Amino acid sequence: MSLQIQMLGTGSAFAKTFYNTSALIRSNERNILIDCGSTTPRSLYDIQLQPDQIDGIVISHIHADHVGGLEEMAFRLLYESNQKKTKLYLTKAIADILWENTLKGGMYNPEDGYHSLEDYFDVIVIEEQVPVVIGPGLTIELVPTLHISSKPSYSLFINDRIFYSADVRFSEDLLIHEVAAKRNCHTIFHDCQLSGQGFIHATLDELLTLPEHIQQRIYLMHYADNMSDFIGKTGHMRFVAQHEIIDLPE
Ligand SMILES: O=c1ccn([C@@H]2O[C@@H]3COP(=O)(O)O[C@H]3[C@H]2O)c(=O)[nH]1
Ligand SMILES: [Zn+2]
Ligand SMILES: [Zn+2]
Repeated sequence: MSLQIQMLGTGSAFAKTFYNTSALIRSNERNILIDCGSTTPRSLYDIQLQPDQIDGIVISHIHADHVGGLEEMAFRLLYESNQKKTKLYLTKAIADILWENTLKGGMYNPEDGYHSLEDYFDVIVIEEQVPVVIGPGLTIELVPTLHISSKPSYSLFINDRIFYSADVRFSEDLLIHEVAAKRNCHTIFHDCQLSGQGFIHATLDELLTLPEHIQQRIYLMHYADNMSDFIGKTGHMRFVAQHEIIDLPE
């Protein structure tokens, strides 16, 4: 049994030298994506993975840097891969808005029978805060976290011991009490706004207030193009690199 996470992109929404933050979980021959932003299909192309080699996509929230590549993935599966559908794992709150507010504009095609998310994806609605088995040795749990106050947004626990923040405001309570103390996560992937005030993302300055034993578990992602200016200034945390593969215990 094996578990690897490869970052398909590590950039912030507006980064131009890094792809949108997205992760590929490789677990026992399965390829699961966490988010699929506008630049994710290009990143998959770089590592020679085709859409029909992706077994499922988990969605954290509906900003374009997290879902903007779904239309391309679905159309390529439909028109280049013999109508294969990939699994789409999301909560009801996300399913309700992903089609109506984001995908419908480009994908609604009633003449050919395409009316809904289910016409393009094998939609698997999962409950918040309930771990779901999505492959041998792989469970995902979506927990609601605060990003934009009016929009549903989720962080993930992978096999209970790996935390993937997606986009989230800094929360000492979440990181110290839930992620570190209660779940004892050995690995944390956290978004990181390098400068300015963190209205909707965790800032580097906020993350630097965490105790050393938590910082040591943190890989920083979702960073801006000037990331290299901050190398050596991240305390006990480190930047995860684009396309870097991290081997993890299950
Ligand atoms: O209330 C808002 C909404 C959006 N934004 C910007 O748009 C980006 C959308 O993707 P993101 O969530 O990775 O990052 C966001 C920010 O850069 C913002 O600063 N404040
Ligand atoms: Zn984002
Ligand atoms: Zn966002």
